[in-house]
Amino acid sequence: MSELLNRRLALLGERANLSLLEQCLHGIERECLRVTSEGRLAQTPHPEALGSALTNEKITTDYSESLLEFITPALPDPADTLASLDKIHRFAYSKLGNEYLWSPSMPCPLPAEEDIPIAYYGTSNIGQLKYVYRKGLALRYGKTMQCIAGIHYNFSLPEKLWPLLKEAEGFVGTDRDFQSVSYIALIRNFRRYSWLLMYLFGASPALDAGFLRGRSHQLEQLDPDTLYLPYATSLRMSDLGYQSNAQAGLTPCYNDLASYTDSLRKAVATPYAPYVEVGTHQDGEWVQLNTNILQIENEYYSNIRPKRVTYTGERPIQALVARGIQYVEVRCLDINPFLPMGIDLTESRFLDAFLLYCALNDSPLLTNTSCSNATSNFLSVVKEGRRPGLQLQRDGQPVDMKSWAAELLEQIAPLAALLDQSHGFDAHSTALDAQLAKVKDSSLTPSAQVLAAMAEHKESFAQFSLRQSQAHAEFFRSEPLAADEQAKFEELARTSLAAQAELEQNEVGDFDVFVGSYQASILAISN
Ligand SMILES: Nc1ncnc2c1ncn2[C@@H]1O[C@H](COP(=O)(O)OP(=O)(O)OP(=O)(O)O)[C@@H](O)[C@H]1O
Ligand SMILES: N[C@@H](CCC(=O)O)C(=O)O
Ligand SMILES: N[C@@H](CS)C(=O)O
Repeated sequence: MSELLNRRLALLGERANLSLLEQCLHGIERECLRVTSEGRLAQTPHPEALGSALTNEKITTDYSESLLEFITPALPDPADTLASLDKIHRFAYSKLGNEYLWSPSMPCPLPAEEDIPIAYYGTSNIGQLKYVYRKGLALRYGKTMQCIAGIHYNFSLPEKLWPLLKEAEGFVGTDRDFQSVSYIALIRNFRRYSWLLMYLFGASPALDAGFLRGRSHQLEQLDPDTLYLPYATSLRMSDLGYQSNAQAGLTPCYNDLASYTDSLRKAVATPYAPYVEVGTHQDGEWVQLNTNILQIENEYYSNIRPKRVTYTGERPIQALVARGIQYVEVRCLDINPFLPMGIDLTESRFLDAFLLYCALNDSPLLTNTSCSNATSNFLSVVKEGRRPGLQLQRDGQPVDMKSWAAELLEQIAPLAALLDQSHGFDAHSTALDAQLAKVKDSSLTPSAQVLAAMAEHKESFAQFSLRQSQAHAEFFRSEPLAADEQAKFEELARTSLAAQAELEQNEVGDFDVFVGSYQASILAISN
């Protein structure tokens, strides 16, 4: 264990500081497709009873009109975060009629591209901008890939923790600088070690054959309707899923916030020839916001993002440059189709210990070798993480994946223990033990369990997923929300619809000018 980590553990373990680790914040975004009772993409509009996708802070849509996104507040106790997510699911199920929430990350059998509905946010300028952005994504990546659903785990340490470390370590700079430097260090370590999360929580070893739209691939045929890889953990995070070649060269430098925001700023301001050829308009209609490598910073599909809550109308880069990093968004987690919400408290407790390790451990700057090792290790584990004897690259040398995984869990154990000491229970150490069991026996991983369940029931990916979706629907519908909770969600839906209507009625200025000034806002940023 690094000297720095040792010192930090000792400092945070002091009685006066122990309560700090009860004040981490956790927010979860869970995406899921709405499907028909036959497990096909719902073609119905976003249910009005769920409110406005533009303004409802808890229930919105991601890429498609049929791709729901549930968002919890940021809470100190992940059990409360998950309880909040549970309530959103129960409310949603009370308004879905005979539709289901698709249980896994990889999509249900999809209609033709042109029949996948892009999410619609109304006629306000921001609503139209979100729609045109999605038209641009269709053009650049295809709508099919954009129907993949994920879990985004948002995490922060208490702001009071950073000055404590800063003083102890004699950092020269402001509290805000130290906080940003520390979160960027977390992200560098996350790049080094997040292959472990793919092994432990990856749950997309298979997909519906139609997903590839006839493209060439290296997958194997499991049955006439299912493609898979026998040792895959997360095809969603492979080059077939939520990655893209267009962004391959984009790996921004995570050595400091300024170079991170710089690389993103360049990407949203640099034309990309294939997109220039298409242009922003076809037959007088907007088809993409601009012809740059990224239309906006949201389009950079990284596994983790530094984040700062934005003010109304502010862009993510503006918020980061103006006020520094506030939390991280872990974006690489698959939805576990065996879990009604796709994630559970055991996973959350382990993620906290893992992220704390990434935050507090020594985090040298990433060299070219460590960068390419991180990328190749991640892709090896998503495609064949359960292969016996799999070797990864560490500091340019081969290392047995299982041995490295066990070593990492051993190094994370003191962080789990410190979190337990702070909370007064052993849930983090118990969660870590459950991960060690998966390292010892890969049949315990969710990706292995998906393939085992399909084999046991002799079912395709789609049949397995629909069965799980039906089971989760039953789980949520069997215990509807209490009347007062239901009423709160219905009120939220109503006020969100009214807020959207007001936005539209009070809209000023035309859309073209709005897009122009949105784009220009990037050029005005100086680090
Ligand atoms: N300080 C924080 N620490 C941890 N989580 C936070 C913090 N602040 C906000 N969050 C969480 O981050 C998530 C933000 O999700 P939201 O979809 O609202 O914003 P976004 O991810 O920036 O938007 P988009 O999905 O359009 O990119 C929420 O779950 C919220 O609870
Ligand atoms: N649907 C994507 C995320 C979409 C987005 O960028 O928010 C996922 O699978 O994680
Ligand atoms: N959420 C995804 C799809 S719209 C993005 O922002 O790019």
